[in-house]
Amino acid sequence: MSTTPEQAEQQNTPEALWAAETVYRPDLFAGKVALVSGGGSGIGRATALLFARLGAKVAICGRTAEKLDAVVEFARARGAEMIAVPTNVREPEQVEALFARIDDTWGRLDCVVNNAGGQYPQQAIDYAPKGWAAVINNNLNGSWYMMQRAAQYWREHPLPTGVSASIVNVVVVTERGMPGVAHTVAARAGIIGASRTVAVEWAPLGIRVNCVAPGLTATEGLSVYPPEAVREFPLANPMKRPGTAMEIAEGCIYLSASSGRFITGEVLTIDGGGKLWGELWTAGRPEYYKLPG
Ligand SMILES: CCCCC/C=C/C(=O)SCCNC(=O)CCNC(=O)[C@H](O)C(C)(C)COP(=O)(O)OP(=O)(O)OC[C@H]1O[C@@H](n2cnc3c(N)ncnc32)[C@H](O)[C@@H]1OP(=O)(O)O
Ligand SMILES: NC(=O)C1=CN([C@@H]2O[C@H](COP(=O)(O)OP(=O)(O)OC[C@H]3O[C@@H](n4cnc5c(N)ncnc54)[C@H](OP(=O)(O)O)[C@@H]3O)[C@@H](O)[C@H]2O)C=CC1
Repeated sequence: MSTTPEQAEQQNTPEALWAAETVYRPDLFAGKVALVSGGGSGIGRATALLFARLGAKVAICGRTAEKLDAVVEFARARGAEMIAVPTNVREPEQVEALFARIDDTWGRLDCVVNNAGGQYPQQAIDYAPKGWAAVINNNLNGSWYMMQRAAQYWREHPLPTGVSASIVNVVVVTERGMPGVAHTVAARAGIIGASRTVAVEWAPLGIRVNCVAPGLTATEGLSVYPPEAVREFPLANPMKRPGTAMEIAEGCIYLSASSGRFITGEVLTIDGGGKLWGELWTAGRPEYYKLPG
């Protein structure tokens, strides 16, 4: 199936996401509770809405209450049970309050998708210490606080025997590096390493820990990239198209649901083959790498 960048963008509205075809059955998460960070937009919103369509009760968090409220209003109008909890994942005490709110509301948690994150494009040689720290704080520390608090929650509130808890961390493809966003690649490589390690440490608690690494995906998050980079983005993989938020969401669901019950410590790359072929110049293509003609 081919998808133009314009089509991919059109598929990133709540209405399109709610109507989108999915391979999953509607009651897959009946009785279960999911938490999705960064659920007010893009991949997080697509994942939260898919969890809701599949019967889960869903908590979404992010820093901007208005974005979260719009998603909750949309989902509730379609019969879903969803709450918004404005949270900056970089602040451990706000993460603590988020988990307390979920426990007060539903007294249960099954799945966490740690999707909140972001960075800015710049040549690494010019990063200011404050910028490096902001991106590490957002993507390494923030995801870590969420993972650790979730594990503590499940240690205090074990799920029934035979039911595993799931953490999915949305990262970036780290195998080839990614010019212009070395800070985020460093942070996400840290999360992948931590995930592989705690997948072993937390297996006795019945917790599975995996990562999803999207390739270039058409979401509102792309607005921070320079136009010359955005022009080349759709050509960055052998399929020569961007991914859609729904395609990444379905990967998150695969790992979160019983389909993932024997999978832990893994990275699921959803990038149209981009880690094998394609160039992703997030801060624009430097002169040295310009192609002749
Ligand atoms: C992985 C790449 C694949 C290509 C496609 C990927 C797409 C996506 O991942 S889209 C998804 C996500 N959305 C975003 O990335 C947008 C969100 N980004 C951000 O919010 C910022 O980048 C942030 C993480 C740095 C925000 O943190 P915050 O603490 O709010 O940061 P400040 O704005 O206060 O800035 C702190 C510091 O950072 C440096 N800095 C920030 N922006 C830039 C910039 N555009 N260019 C250069 N430096 C920047 C700077 O040092 C800032 O300090 P001050 O100069 O004192 O403001
Ligand atoms: N789109 C792409 O091509 C790719 C995306 N990714 C990753 O996928 C994830 C989702 O990105 P995408 O949907 O594309 O872009 P968005 O910018 O739409 O999503 C990022 C979400 O994270 C939230 N967020 C950011 N920082 C924080 C924070 N400190 N605390 C709580 N919430 C936060 C934002 O909300 P708010 O600002 O209101 O807090 C926003 O809703 C990100 O981690 C991104 O880096 C990875 C590879 C490629």
